[in-house]
Amino acid sequence: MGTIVNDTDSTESKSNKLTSSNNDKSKGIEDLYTDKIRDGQWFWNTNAEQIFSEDSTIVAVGHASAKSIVPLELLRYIYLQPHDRIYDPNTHTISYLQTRTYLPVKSLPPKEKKRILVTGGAGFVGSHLVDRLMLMGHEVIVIDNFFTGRKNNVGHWIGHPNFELIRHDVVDPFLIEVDQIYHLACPASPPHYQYNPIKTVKTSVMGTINMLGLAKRVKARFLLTSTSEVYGDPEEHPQAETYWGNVNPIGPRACYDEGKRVAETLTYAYMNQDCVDVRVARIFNTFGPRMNANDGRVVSNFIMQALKGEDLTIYGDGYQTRSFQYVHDLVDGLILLMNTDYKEPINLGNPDEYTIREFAELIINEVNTSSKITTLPAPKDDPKKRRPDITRAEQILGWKPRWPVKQGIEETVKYFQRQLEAGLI
Ligand SMILES: O=c1ccn([C@@H]2O[C@H](COP(=O)(O)OP(=O)(O)O[C@H]3OC[C@@H](O)[C@H](O)[C@H]3O)[C@@H](O)[C@H]2O)c(=O)[nH]1
Repeated sequence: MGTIVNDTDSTESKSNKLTSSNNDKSKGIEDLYTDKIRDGQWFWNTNAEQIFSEDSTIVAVGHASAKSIVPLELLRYIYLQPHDRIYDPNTHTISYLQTRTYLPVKSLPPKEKKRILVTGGAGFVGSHLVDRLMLMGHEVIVIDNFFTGRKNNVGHWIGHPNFELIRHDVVDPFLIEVDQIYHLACPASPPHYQYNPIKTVKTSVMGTINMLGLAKRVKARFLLTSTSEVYGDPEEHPQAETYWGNVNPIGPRACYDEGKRVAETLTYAYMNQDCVDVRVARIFNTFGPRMNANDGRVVSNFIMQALKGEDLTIYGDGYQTRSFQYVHDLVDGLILLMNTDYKEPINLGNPDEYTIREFAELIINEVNTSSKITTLPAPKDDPKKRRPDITRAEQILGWKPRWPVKQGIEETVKYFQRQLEAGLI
């Protein structure tokens, strides 16, 4: 029989009670999993004070005002411990375990329990949002065409009474009765969105029309996930929501950045013309577990190269800047935004700005590898700097990033290590 992928890492944070208590090696991971539930170790409450432990370690994510607080352990258990599969390195096979036990979700009174549609819910950001909405006790319907999303990202919820997964492309209309729509569907990594630019434009434009049409018809609240790419190669720094951007309409990035700009235009047209209740988040560079190892973005590229001992590929001189936010912060912001009355766009990003060269060095240190740095030509229209002005998010949502980049990177490295060990990448 193969090895059970288990958590025995001694560097796990002190707060990681669940994984550190998993030292009964004779038990299958399924047994441990059900034991935790039986022993009541999954209990949590929604006190804001519980976000940080006494030594300032982050032990929970979310905001009390949006009732979105869940212990980090619960989320970690999902993405750092692939409890549903056993990899056998001798035969290179994976056995998927059938388990009828799910992580406990909040029991909400009917009037608080929402039916929530997440387009692109099997993707990197979408699946983290789905985890949180599920744990909060809502009914969640995911639609995804699995172009960049993966069934595995939400596999742990399949069969749960509050969850539905539907293979569907938002380019085609979709009808369903829901209260809220988080519209995330669109490839977001430059190599992916440039792979089929016509399809990317169609996804942004027709997909957004379809979802706004649905929101209008069923009177659902609609949240568009837009992007920092609407600012293009910015001439204003940092970028505030009032900045109109500097975008090349016929360049290689246009399919994505112009696509998202039209998606914003459509969103406000439906608001003004048809009274659709809208929210718009402009998301800056985001990273975390469940990024595709081969998605081509800098964080996954650098971590994978470092883990394999390969040279890290810097495009251009490496003095272009980006500001990286950890995915849990973003999910906090999206849920807060959905649940406020504010309709103008809001930047969600971490203002902690790095040159790509500095970032490469940070990854080399974190992974502790002998990898070196190599340079490749810069992609056309690559923005030279990017940093969010998050004053609006702070004032309107009471939101600002909590995760230091380094801490998020530690967790993401661990995730990719586990994926490698499990033969999944
Ligand atoms: O291996 C690599 C990959 C990327 N890079 C550079 O690292 C920087 C960041 O590149 P990424 O591909 O991660 O992301 P970009 O900032 O270009 O685009 C992103 O912007 C915000 C989001 O909406 C999207 O996720 C994505 O389009 C760029 O300057 C890029 O040229 C490298 O130096 N080496």
